[in-house]
Amino acid sequence: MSDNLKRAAADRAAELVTDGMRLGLGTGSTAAHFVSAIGERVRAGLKVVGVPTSEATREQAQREGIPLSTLDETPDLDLTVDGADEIDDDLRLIKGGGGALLREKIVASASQRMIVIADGSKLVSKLGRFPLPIEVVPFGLTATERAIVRLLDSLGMSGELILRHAPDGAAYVTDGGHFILDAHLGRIDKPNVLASTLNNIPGVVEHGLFLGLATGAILATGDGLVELGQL
Ligand SMILES: O=C[C@H](O)[C@H](O)[C@H](O)COP(=O)(O)O
Repeated sequence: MSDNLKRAAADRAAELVTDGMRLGLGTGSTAAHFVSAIGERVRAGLKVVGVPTSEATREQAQREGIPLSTLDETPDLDLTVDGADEIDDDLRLIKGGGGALLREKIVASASQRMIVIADGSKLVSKLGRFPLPIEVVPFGLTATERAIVRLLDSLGMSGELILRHAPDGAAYVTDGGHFILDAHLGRIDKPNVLASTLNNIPGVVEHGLFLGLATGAILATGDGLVELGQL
């Protein structure tokens, strides 16, 4: 059921794509449906170029035959379509459950429009039940972790910080060679304050709060598609 919903949202997003577009290709199980829908259209003659947000998406897009570029060759993108772990009514997001937050944020920031595709269960009234991924440099991990805890304390927030692990038990390493600390916060009352102050901590590379980046969303529910913002 959930997979059908993801596909429905992805198919609607694929309808927004026209010839000549420079596309940011998101990461995750929902974005994979979009990449597959674009692959079908490319094989039918659509002319686009894609910038993938992860090595996994690059490999999928290559298999699909989608012409690829980089942000160095193509620094301005027309549209990025990506999934999310949480989205609120103001199109604020938590992303990074799949570890791709850093490239996803860079690509979304280089795009005129970012459309989120998700099943309706991702819509929340308040962000934070999904653990916030914080990407950190391996050097100085414990010191960085302590600085994050001090920051959370100063903001009146608490919650466990858990180093993400890969299935083989080793620390999970992102495409950029960093670690991820998942912050189990429960609720985030002031996402803007948390986002900007986290970015001030040396050792923090990026975090999964995407604020002011998504311009629209397509949420697939059992009762049909719900569209937020501008498509
Ligand atoms: O790092 C991963 C990305 O932010 C994903 O877009 C996000 O985790 C949602 O993934 P999914 O569509 O698999 O729920």
